[in-house]
Amino acid sequence: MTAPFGARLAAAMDDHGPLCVGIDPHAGLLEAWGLPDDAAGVREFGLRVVEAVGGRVAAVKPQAAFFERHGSRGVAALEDVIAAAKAAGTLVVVDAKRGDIGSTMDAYAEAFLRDGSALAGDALTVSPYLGFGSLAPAVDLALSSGRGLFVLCLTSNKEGHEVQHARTLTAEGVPAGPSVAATMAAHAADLNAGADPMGSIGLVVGATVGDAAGRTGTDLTAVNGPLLAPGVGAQGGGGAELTAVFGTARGQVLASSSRGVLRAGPDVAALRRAADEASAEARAALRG
Ligand SMILES: O=c1ccn([C@@H]2O[C@H](COP(=O)(O)O)[C@@H](O)[C@H]2O)c(=O)[nH]1
Repeated sequence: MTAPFGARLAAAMDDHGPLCVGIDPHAGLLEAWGLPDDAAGVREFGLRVVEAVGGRVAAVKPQAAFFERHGSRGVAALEDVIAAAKAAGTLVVVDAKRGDIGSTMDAYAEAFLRDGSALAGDALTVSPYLGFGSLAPAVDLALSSGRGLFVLCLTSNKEGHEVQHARTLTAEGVPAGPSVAATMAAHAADLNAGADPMGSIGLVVGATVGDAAGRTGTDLTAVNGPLLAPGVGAQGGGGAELTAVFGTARGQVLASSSRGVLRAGPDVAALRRAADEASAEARAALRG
């Protein structure tokens, strides 16, 4: 029986530091790395990142979009990258941001969270904007298979506030209830209640969101689950931003950087150095 994702991630962050390296084979990066912009190129790109950081960071996060853009062969390349990261002993967060009505969510869950599926990593990013309850098939399969979810809560992009900061309705139907972000965090907290050291239903909270958690009444510490923080590096997030965004919840944070590390490639040793530097900065900010 696989240990729960939350426990496995907590151990990986203790062992390797709180950094996740994103695997985002942008067309521009493929060109800079001297790789073709096709399925073989994204496969080689992903495998080189795994060679550089596998066993050295807590997790890697392949961004499914950059593989899917090359059709079925790109998806096969994603499967190979997931398998290589697992073989290297590194946790895999598949960043696919799936979300749909429950009956369709069931199929997404089968694809990304079922034992034996080559697309299943250790955790999946999901979008709750069809309602948190629509994610139930993914929650159920994640928890029963020792996997985890990262539910979009306060995303790193500047447009996120128009949905995530919006107020839900009070019992009287007035738009003055908890914010959407706080509601998502409360659902995650319910699912993680009592888990030790932390639960497996995490949130995505960008390193760039400043004081948004406070302004939206989102209690990140109470989530008792992992907080995936993209936006480190290329989007401007660094150690100071991580500390400011997460405050007392910083021990739960898995900081994530893609281009900030990937731009150091294609040389494997240079990638490794960039990841080590990002890891040291995240560790100082979140574990210091
Ligand atoms: O709020 C979010 C959620 C996900 N992402 C993803 O993380 C990486 C960021 O890449 P960088 O190169 O480090 O900017 C990318 O895959 C996004 O889709 C995010 O940025 N913000």
